[in-house]
Amino acid sequence: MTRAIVLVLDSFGIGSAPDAADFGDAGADTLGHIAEACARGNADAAGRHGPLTLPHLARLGLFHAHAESTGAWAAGVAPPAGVAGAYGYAREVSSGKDTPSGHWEIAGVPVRFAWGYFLEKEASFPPALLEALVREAGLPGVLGDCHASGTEIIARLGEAHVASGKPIVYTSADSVFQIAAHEAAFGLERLYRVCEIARELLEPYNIGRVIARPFTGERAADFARTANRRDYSVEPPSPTVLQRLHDEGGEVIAIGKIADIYAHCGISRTVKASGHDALFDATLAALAEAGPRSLIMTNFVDFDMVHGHRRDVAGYAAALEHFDARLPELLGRLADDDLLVLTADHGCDPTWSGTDHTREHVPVLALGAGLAAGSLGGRATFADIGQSLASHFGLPPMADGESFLPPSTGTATTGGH
Ligand SMILES: O=P(O)(O)O[C@H]1O[C@H](CO)[C@@H](O)[C@H]1O
Ligand SMILES: [Mn+2]
Ligand SMILES: [Mn+2]
Repeated sequence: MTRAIVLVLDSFGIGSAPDAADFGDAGADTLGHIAEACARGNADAAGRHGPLTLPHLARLGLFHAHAESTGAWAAGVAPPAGVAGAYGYAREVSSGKDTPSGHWEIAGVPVRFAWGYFLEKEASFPPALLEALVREAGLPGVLGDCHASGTEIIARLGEAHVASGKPIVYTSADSVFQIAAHEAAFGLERLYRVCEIARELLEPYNIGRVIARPFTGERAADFARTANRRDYSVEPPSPTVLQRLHDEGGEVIAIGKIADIYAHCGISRTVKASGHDALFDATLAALAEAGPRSLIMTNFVDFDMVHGHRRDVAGYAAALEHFDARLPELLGRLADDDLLVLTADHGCDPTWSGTDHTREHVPVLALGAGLAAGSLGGRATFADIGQSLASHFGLPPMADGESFLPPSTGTATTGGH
C-alpha cells in the first residue's frame, strides 16, 4: 500500500558518535551500558531482572547494528538465531544533540546552523529577557533561572512557586527555555499563554524550543509532572519529507509529540497519547485506518523523559523489554510493501554523568518495501531515513541523505552535501 511507519525510540542511542568528545560524550552508549548493567544484575527492578532480553528487536538486527557501531557485542545478550530485517547505524550531522535536530534530520533536514544556548549553570537567562517575560505575562517574578533536571527542580522550588505564583524557568544542555508551573495553583491555560509569550520574546536568541512543564500534587514529596506538557518549537529550516508528502496529497499521521516537534508543519492528523502502551495502541489504530501514501510517525518519549534524563537504568531496560514484547502486534499487521523504520533522535545514556542527552549513533532498523535482511552499514546521516521515505513515496529526492531502499522500489538518490 506504500505506507511507512516510523517509530522513534526517543534517546535510544547505540554507541558514541565520532564527534561525541565535542559534547563531552566520548564513550556514551545508551544500549550498551543498559545491557552491561542488566548483565551484572544491576538493573533488577521495575519488574524485570537479569540480562537485557529484546528478542524481536534482536531479530530486526538491533544488536548487530550496535556491534557494528561500537565494535563489541552487547553484554549478556544472546545472539538471535537469524536476522529478518535490514539494520544499520547512523551518525548525526546536525550541530546539536537535541530532539528537534535529530527528528528533522531523520525527516531529511539536518540542522547545520548553531542553535542558541543558555550556557551559564546559574543565572542562566539574560535579565532583560526575564524582565520582559515578567512584564508581558503579568507575573510576580520567576523562580529557577538555572540549569536543572525537571523533576528535581519542581521538588526543590515547587512549594515556593505555589506560594508565590512565580513560575519556575530553567534550561539544560539543549536549546530550550522550560517553564514549570502547577496546573491548579497557576493554571494550565495560563502556563500555555506564558509559554507563547516566551516563544515570541526568544526569537532573537535562536532557541529551539519553549516547553510547558505542568505538574500537580500537594507538596514537594508528591509533585508529579502531567501529560499536558507542550512543546513550542520553531519551524524546520526547510521542508521535511513529512511536509513534502503532505503537500503532494499524502497523509501524515503524527502520534505523540511528533506534531509539536515539527512545529505542526506537514502534519495531516495529530493523535495525542501518553505512555508507551497508549502510543503503541494509537500506532496500531492508525495503521488499521491508513490508506496508500500514508506516513505514520510515533515518538516513544518515555525512554528519554522518564528514564534517560532521570538516569534510571532499570526503568529504561524494562521499558525496552515492554516495547519489544509489543512489537509482534505491529509486525503481524504490516503489508508487504509497507516500510517500517525504527530509529532514535539522539542518545541519553542512563549511566552517564549529568542528566543531558548523549551524542550517539542511532539504530536504523528497516523492514519491508523490498529490503533484504542484512547490514545497511554505517550511515553518514540520519537523513538517509528521510531520503528512503522520499524514495518509498516516489517524491523528488531530498537535498540530503542516501536512500537505503533497493532501487527497484524507488528513484535513485543524490548523495548528502
Ligand atoms: O529534565 P527535563 O525537564 O525532563 O528536561 C529534559 O527535557 C528537555 C527536552 O528534551 C531537555 O531540556 C531535558 O533537559
Ligand atoms: Mn528526543
Ligand atoms: Mn530529552
